[in-house]
Amino acid sequence: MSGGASKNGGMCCGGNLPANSPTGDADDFLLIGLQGSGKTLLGQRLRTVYGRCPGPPFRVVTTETHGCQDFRVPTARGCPVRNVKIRYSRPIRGVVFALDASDAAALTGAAVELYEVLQRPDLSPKPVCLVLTKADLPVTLSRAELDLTLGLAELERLYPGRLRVAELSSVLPPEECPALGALVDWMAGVKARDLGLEGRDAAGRQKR
Ligand SMILES: Nc1nc2c(ncn2[C@@H]2O[C@H](COP(=O)(O)OP(=O)(O)OP(=O)(O)O)[C@@H](O)[C@H]2O)c(=O)[nH]1
Ligand SMILES: [Mg+2]
Repeated sequence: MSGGASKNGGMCCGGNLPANSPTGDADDFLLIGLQGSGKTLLGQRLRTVYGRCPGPPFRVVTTETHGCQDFRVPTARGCPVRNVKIRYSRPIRGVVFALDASDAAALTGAAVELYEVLQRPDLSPKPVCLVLTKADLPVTLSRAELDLTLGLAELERLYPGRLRVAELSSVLPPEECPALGALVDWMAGVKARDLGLEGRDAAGRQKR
């Protein structure tokens, strides 16, 4: 990865955005995670889910293509782990952090990145959804194992109302993975709150 800037300031994930995507200067969500954690596939799935909604436009941005620097650092096992350092110049409303729950060897590196994201002053107090990806795989760690390894209960206690944890699969169709729709709802809610539109439905109408 070169770390070069893209034409729109850094980190948009591409030109195939649905018609209801925003075109302004602000991105809504930063989609971040270690290499191979499932960012691209999750981004595609999110687009198919929210692209069918009448309402809330938001843009999923991903760090793996433009606008960030990465450093390869050796782990104790000698494997290169991508350590993404965000250089993000556009305002965002929230963060979606993808973590491959089937890759036990990458958990420590992912936890370090997650902790860093939560502690970065420029991302604070942005809401963060930790998405445990690849839930469909038989080798995926159980939630209890992930809780223990990543200290999720402690993190949720440290960041009440800010950190949300979701487990999902991006290879299943949205109908078979309700967590995907729930993530879209969370994103819509984060955006609505950020825009001061709380209490309105996905299309911007006042809820009764
Ligand atoms: N079974 C399964 N495979 C997945 C899932 N999400 C991603 N994958 C697979 O995992 C691999 C990596 O997924 P990507 O979406 O390319 O991951 P990424 O984070 O964008 O990877 P980089 O851009 O290289 O950093 C691909 O082979 C995907 O098909 C999932 O939920 N379930
Ligand atoms: Mg990718």
